[in-house]
Amino acid sequence: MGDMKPTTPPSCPFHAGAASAPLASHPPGTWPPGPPSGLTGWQFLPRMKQDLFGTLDGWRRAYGDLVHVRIWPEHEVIVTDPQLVRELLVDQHDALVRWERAIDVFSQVHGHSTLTSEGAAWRTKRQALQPPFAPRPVQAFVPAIAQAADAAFAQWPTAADAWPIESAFTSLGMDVILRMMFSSGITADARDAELAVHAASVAGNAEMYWPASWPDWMPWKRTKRRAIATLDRLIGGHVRARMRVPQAEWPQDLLTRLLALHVADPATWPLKAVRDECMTAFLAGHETTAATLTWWSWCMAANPDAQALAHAEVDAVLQGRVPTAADLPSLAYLGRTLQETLRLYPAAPVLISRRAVRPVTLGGWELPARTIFAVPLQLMHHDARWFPEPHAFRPERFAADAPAIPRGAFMPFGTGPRVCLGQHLALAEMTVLAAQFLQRYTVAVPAGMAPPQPVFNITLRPRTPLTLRLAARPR
Ligand code: HEM
Repeated sequence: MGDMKPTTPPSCPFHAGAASAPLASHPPGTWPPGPPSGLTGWQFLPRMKQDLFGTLDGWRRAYGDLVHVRIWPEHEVIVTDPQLVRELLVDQHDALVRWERAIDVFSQVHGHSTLTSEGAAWRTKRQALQPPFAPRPVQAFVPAIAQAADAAFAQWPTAADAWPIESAFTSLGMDVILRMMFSSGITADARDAELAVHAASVAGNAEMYWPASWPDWMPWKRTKRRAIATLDRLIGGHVRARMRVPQAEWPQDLLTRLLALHVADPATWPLKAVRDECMTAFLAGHETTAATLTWWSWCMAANPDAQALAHAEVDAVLQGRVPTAADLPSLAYLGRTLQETLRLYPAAPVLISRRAVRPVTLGGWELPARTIFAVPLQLMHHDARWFPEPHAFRPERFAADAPAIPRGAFMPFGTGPRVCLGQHLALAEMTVLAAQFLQRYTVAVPAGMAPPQPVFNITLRPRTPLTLRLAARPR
C-alpha cells in the first residue's frame, strides 16, 4: 500500500469556517504502533489485570500517545495525548458508544440509566437530569451537605492513632447522597449498604474482562446476588415510601424531581427508570466522592505544609462558621488541594472504553468501525510533560498564575457530552466536607505507615482500607 498524502477537502460554501474533518496521513488499513501481539494477544490480559497502569505506561513510553493493542478478536487503541483525547471525545463523540461489555456489567446493578444508555434514550435522560446538577442549582444542596458533616463529625473521636478514615468518609458520602436524593440520612443498614457496594464493585470489575457473565443464579455468585438485593431494597424502599406520601408533601429533593418526570410522562419515565437513575446517582454519587476525600485526607496527612495552608484559609474565610455556598469561591487553596488530589488519584482512573460505530480518523490514522478506544486518565494526569515531578503533591499547579496546563491533560470528570453529570455537585460537596473536616481536625500519617497503594476496582481505592492519625483542633 502506497503512502496516502493528506488531501485538502473541496471548499464548501455552506460550511466555510467550520472545523474540517481530521485527515488521515497514514496508509489505510494500517494501525498505530503497539506491542507485538503474536497469534491472539491474550498474553497481555494477565499483565493488564495485574498492573493495568504499569502495563499501559510501558506501552506509552515504547510506542507513543496512540498505541494499538491487538487482543483477538478486538483492536484496541489507547489514547493519552490530551488534544487527541479531546478530538475523540468532544469532536467525534457521535462516532462512539460505550464498550458494550462494561455497559452489560454496569446494567446489572444500575439498570437502564444515564450512565448505561446510548443514543436518543441517553439524550432524553441526560436533558431531563441536567438542570438540578448545573453549577447554580447544586448550591441548594450545601446546607444538607453541611448538616450531614456536622452529624458525622459529632460521632468521630477527638483523637485516634489509627482512625478508619476511608470507611468514615464512605459512610459520610453515603449519608450526603441519601439526604440529597431522599431527604433522609443514613440509617442503621448503612454498613450493609457499604459492604454491598464494595461486593458489587469487586464482582463487576472481575466480570468486565470476561466476554460474558455467568447467570447470577450460579452458586458462586451468591455474594453478588445478595449485594444487588441489598441495594435494591435500599433504593426501592425509598421510592416506595415516597409514593405512599401525598404529592403535595414531597420534599424538594432529587427523588421528587425524578418522580415529577414520572407523573408528567409515565411512558418515558416509568418507576423502573426512576429507580435506575436513583441507583446511578447513589452509586456514582458517593463512591467517587468518598474515594477522593479518602485520598485527599492522605495527601493532607502526608503534606503537613499544605495542610497548614488549608487550615489557615478555612479559619480565615469561615471564622468558625458553617460553610455556605457563598463561601466556596473564597476557599480557593482548599479547592486546589482537591484538584491536585483528583490529579494524583482520579476516582475514575480510566474512562469507560468506547467502541467506534463508524471509522474514526485520529492523529492521522484512519481507524475502522468497531475499534475500541481506551482513555487512561491516570496516565495523562501523571505525565511529566504536563505535570513536572508528577508524583509530588503540589496544589499550586492549579493556581491562576501557574503555567497553563494543556487543555485535556487534566480531566477527572471526563469531557465531551458524556462528561460527569455530577461534577459540580461533587466539587461543592467535597469542598464543604473538607472545610468542615479541617475546622475540626488535624490529620497525620501513623508512625511507620507506608504510603497506601492505589488499586483499581471501578474506582481507585487504597489496597488496604486507609487509617490515619486524627487529632481535634482547639476551637
Ligand atoms: C469526585 C467525584 C466524581 C468523579 C471523579 C466522577 C467521574 C466521572 C467520570 C470520569 C465520568 C465519565 C465516564 C466516561 O466518560 O466514561 C462520570 C460520569 C458520570 N457521573 Fe461522575 N464523578 C464524580 C461524582 C459524581 C456524582 C456526585 C454524581 C451524581 C450524583 C455522578 C454521576 C455521574 C453520571 C450520571 C455519569 C454518566 C454521565 C453520562 O454518561 O452522561 N458523578 N463521572
